[in-house]
Parts: sequence; structure tokens; C-alpha cells
Amino acid sequence: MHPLRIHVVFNAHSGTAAGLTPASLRERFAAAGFDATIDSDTARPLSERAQEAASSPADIIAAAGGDGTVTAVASALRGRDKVLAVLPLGTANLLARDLAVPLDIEEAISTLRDMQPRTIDIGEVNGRLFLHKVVIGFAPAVAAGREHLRDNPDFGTRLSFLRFFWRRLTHPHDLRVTLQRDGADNTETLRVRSIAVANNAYDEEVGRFFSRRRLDRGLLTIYALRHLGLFDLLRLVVGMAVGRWRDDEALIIHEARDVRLSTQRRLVQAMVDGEVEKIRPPLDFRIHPHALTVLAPVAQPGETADEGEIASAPHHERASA
Ligand SMILES: Nc1ncnc2c1ncn2[C@@H]1O[C@H](COP(=O)(O)OP(=O)(O)OP(=O)(O)O)[C@@H](O)[C@H]1O
Repeated sequence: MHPLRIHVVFNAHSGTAAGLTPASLRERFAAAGFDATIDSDTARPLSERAQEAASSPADIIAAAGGDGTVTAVASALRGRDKVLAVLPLGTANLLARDLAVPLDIEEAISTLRDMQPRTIDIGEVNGRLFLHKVVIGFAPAVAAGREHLRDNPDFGTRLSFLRFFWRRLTHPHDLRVTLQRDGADNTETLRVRSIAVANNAYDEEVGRFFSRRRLDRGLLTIYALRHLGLFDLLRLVVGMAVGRWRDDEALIIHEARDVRLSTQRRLVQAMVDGEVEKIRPPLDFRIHPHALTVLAPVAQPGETADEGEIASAPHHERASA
């Protein structure tokens, strides 16, 4: 078997990367029929490492890390004739789950040669790429707390994080946003607790949380959460577990190709594929259909695109109440 060249951007800071070394990764790739160049230099900015990967002679570029790492590498591959491989070493690994890439790293590498290229949509907000979702409001505040906890995992920080989480739940901050979908004619102003713009739509299926079978419908989905008390949170979690949450009265769902989200604030804290950052409004979202090629296991019977479409139906729009 002729070895295939692969360039691997390995993020040793990702949630489940502990214990892996560049040498052990190279060995696993060699056993799977790859000639791997492993970049494990976490001292350099991830964006710079991703750019270097995009200019490497390898046809396959692997992001070995969590969703943040995958998005950073995918951003650099945009417009390049390269294929992205996702090696899940993060905490959530949402894209890997959507693509049905094995979450076990050994299996992900050993089955990589059997995977097929598949094109997926790319989301963009103010020039920044996202593969999963952008959230503003409640979630980024909690995510920023989670990052702080990762850097300071002591008992006191855990306790203050829990206190902070509880306070945000019981003393909520609402956000007034104006949403403009697919042009100026379609504008509404909402008061929301949190708002997410997702690349494609979440499936409504038993036991599937924030998962998408279809990543190529060419549509953004807006999920606006009007309120989020403890009872709403419980109801939504149970709803997701049993596969019935789209009609929840706390949610407003819309689909669009372009979205402009405006607020009175000078800067908004946003969570872009799990990474928290400040963005200056308005937030202009677009979707680029089929703009990224990724390796994924061949779909099993029952997981084809058409059946996936049924799984993510009805894609209805509920009027804001
Ligand atoms: N684009 C980026 N630029 C700089 N640092 C990043 C970027 N993306 C991720 N990181 C950092 O790399 C580390 C690992 O992030 P990554 O998202 O890969 O893994 P994770 O958070 O464990 O997994 P997941 O996002 O799947 O839950 C984190 O400290 C994160 O802040």
C-alpha cells in the first residue's frame, strides 16, 4: 500500500489529547498507511500553524483536537484544494459526531483510509468562519467561565463557577436584538436570553443533542431562546432526550441564507464553535454551500442524505409570539 501524505495539526491542549505524543501519532498513522508530518508546536498561534498546514504538500490536512482546532484548520483550508480530516481529541467533538467519525482516536486513524471525501457548508460571521454554531447571550458567558475553570481547576474556582452559573440562571440578562433575514424586508426585534445561529439544522431525534445529519442544505438556522429558567432548562434537556423540542414555547426557530443580527451594544461576547470572543455588531452571517471537503465514513444504510433530510424535517418557522 502506497503511503498517503498527511499533515497533522495536533493541539495538545485539547480536552482528551493527554498522553498522546507526536511519535505515537506518527506510528499510528504509519500503521494505517500514511506518511504523517505532525505539527505539535503549541507555542505558535494555531492560526499560523493552520496556514502553514494549508500550504504543505500533503493533500490531506488533519485537525487533531476539538471543535476549535478543527475550525481553525478549516479556516485556513478555505479556497485550497485540500481535504480535511477530523481527529477528535476535544471535549465535545461536535463536528466529528455529526460526520460519524469514530471518537476513539486509534479507530479514527485506522479507518481514515476507508473514509470518503464529502463536501459540507461553511458558516461565516463578520469574516470569521464557523462549522457548527455561533451563540450570543447566556452560553458564551458560561463558556468563558468553563475556560477559566480549565486553567484553574481547583475547588474554589469550581464553586464560584457553579455560583456564577446559578446566578445567571436565576438573575438573567436579556438581550434586545434585531434580526434581519435574507434582506431588509424581513426584520423583527426580539428580547432573548440567548440566540444561536447554526450551520444547517439540529435533528429532532431521540437521544441526539445538538447533532446534525445534514451539513449541506445551504441554510443557516436561527434558534432564539426567549427565556431560560431552571424549568425551561429541564424541559429542553428532556425534550432533546426524547426527540421533541422544536415546538417548545421558549424557542423561536427560523431559517435563512443571510442573517444580520444587530444590538445596541458596542461589543458582544460570542461563542464561535466553542471559542469565546468579542465581536462588534452588527453580526453579518452567511452560508457558503459545499465550501469544505472533509473525510467521513461512508454513510450506512439509513443514514443517506435523503433520509437525513427527513430526520431534520419539518424545518418550519414559528412566528415570534
Ligand atoms: N482558533 C483558535 N485560536 C487559538 N486557540 C484556540 C483556537 N481554537 C481552540 N483554541 C484553544 O485550544 C484549546 C483546545 O481547544 P479545542 O476546541 O481544540 O478543544 P476542546 O475545547 O477540548 O474541545 P471541544 O471544542 O470539542 O469541546 C483551548 O484552550 C482553546 O481555547
